[in-house]
Amino acid sequence: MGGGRKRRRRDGPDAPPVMHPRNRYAAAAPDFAALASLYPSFAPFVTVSGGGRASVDFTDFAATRELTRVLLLHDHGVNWWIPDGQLCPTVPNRSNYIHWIEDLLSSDLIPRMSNSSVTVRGFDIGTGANCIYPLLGASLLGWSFVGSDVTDVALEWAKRNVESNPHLAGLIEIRNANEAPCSSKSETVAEEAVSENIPEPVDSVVRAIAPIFVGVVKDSENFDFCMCNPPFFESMEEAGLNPKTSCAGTAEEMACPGGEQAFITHIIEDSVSFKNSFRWFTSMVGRKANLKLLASKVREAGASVVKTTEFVQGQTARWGLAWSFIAPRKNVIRSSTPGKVHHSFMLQGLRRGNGAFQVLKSAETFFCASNLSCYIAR
Ligand SMILES: C[S@@+](CC[C@H](N)C(=O)[O-])C[C@H]1O[C@@H](n2cnc3c(N)ncnc32)[C@H](O)[C@@H]1O
Repeated sequence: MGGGRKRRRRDGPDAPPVMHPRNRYAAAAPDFAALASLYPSFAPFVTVSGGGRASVDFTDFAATRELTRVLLLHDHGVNWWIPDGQLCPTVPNRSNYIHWIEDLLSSDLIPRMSNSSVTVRGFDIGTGANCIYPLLGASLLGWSFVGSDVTDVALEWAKRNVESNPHLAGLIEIRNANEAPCSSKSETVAEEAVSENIPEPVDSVVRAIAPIFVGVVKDSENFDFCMCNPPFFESMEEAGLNPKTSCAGTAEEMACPGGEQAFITHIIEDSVSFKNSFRWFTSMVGRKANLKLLASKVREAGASVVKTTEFVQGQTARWGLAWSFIAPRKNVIRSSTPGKVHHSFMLQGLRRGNGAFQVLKSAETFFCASNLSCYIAR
């Protein structure tokens, strides 16, 4: 993010992936100077260089939190706050995951569930005190959510953030995953973690094996998708708190025994029992090596469709993993004229500033979502 400058085109041969084209910050970064003039509480955190460039110190938690607060308010009409030290989300980054799910839901790859409601229903595993995904999904797209968490502070503040937004409150429910009965499957994972001598850097193994879906998802409940920004690390030392940013985050938010691999494996294992309750299972993944490994686990678990993507997260790469147990549709693109095949598609939501590479990426996303192979060689 950088004070209101147009994002540089990144469509050269070695161009990194770009923000999702529908991300409202894809074409131009937030204008810090304009926001500072509108929101006096944000102004002290903005410095303007001799060249007139406005910037924010991302190593300052208070500055990062205030930026998130004003972006949610100004661009999304959302009232929001978190206590000191809790994980502070960056709005542009979190929006990419929401838009990727939107792509998955709108693709014809797998049919809708017969009993799905008109309003899209999502389940956010570990919604955090910031409750960012339900707030973004509800305000941007009118989706409804169940957000789960296990810590008192996350549950209390997620509820506060929902209640501060009466226009969204009917769409978001917060559930305590710790109140759910522990499944025997969860206990097995715990025992394995102990027997494999996985270090216990935070509280205890018990916290890490709190149920994901068992006892949290109600009988006969259905969701279009689940999403998760898991605790990525095995310890706070490993988290190493990037010195260039200060998104903070407590041990409960950032770490669990076995790290993201153990946490997402838990989701994969639970997804088998809940295969009929979700159209898409998804999770963010912090390490590329884990993405490959987890995608294999998903296939071993019997998923019929597996999708991956890369998210642009400032200087940090993150990946998305999605899977489903619903049988994919055959022949997604059909010809209306016998004997003649039309492969046509329409790209919507492109902005004037989108570069050629972004347009090609959108086409690639379309083809991949339709189970057709497409690869942009770089
Ligand atoms: C990295 S934080 C993500 C917070 C927020 N979703 C975000 O993107 O900023 C992970 C969250 O998962 C929660 N958590 C850990 N185990 C959980 C479980 N079994 N069920 C639900 N939430 C859990 C933690 O308390 C923490 O709030």
